[in-house]
Amino acid sequence: MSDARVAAVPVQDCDERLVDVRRGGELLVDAREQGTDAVGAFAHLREGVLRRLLEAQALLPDGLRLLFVEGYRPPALQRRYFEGYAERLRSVHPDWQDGRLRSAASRFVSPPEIAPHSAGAAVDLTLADADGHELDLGTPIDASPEDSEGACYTQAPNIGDRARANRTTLAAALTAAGLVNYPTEWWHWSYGDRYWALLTGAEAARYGPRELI
Ligand SMILES: C[C@@H](N)C(=O)N[C@H](C)C(=O)O
Ligand SMILES: [Zn+2]
Repeated sequence: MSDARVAAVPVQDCDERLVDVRRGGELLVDAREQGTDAVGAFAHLREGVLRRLLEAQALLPDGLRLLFVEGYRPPALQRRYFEGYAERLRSVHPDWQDGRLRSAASRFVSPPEIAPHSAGAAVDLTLADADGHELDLGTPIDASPEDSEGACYTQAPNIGDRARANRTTLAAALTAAGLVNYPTEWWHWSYGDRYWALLTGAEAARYGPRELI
């Protein structure tokens, strides 16, 4: 997300609604974000993104399901995450100037003005078995590059064979349904945002950041 080409992608917002993914009951929704989110913002996605997630789920091998963890993120929360991570980097690298800090922080957390989660276009998710138990994908969701020694990178070599196979299974289904992965984070997938447009060659993003209501 630190690449200037992402911010340069224009947005032609198609104004699709943000919908609550819990409503249809087809997706398994993890409760870890719920505690801090009274209105359930985290469980929202643009309609077209949810439709593609359900397509992806149908493509998984028998007995596997998607486990949805976080979708929409209000711009103010995105800003808190971004500034918090930049501060963490500043404490480790007190010699870095603001521009370098911003660029380094943007690799793991999007700047609010281009954030795909704040557009309802990105989802953090993993795989679960038929009983709803989370599978091993090599790191916890949201493990930073510093905390995981880089194992959060989708193609990281320092994970086990089972985790690698699970990442491949997840990627095959989501890619076939039209989503793209942010390679710094194996769990982060999106459709219709600026990053998606850059990767797919679309002329514009379909979804830009907005408030929930
Ligand atoms: C904070 C991290 N889980 C995340 O969501 N990163 C992506 C790149 C984002 O902020 O859009
Ligand atoms: Zn994400």
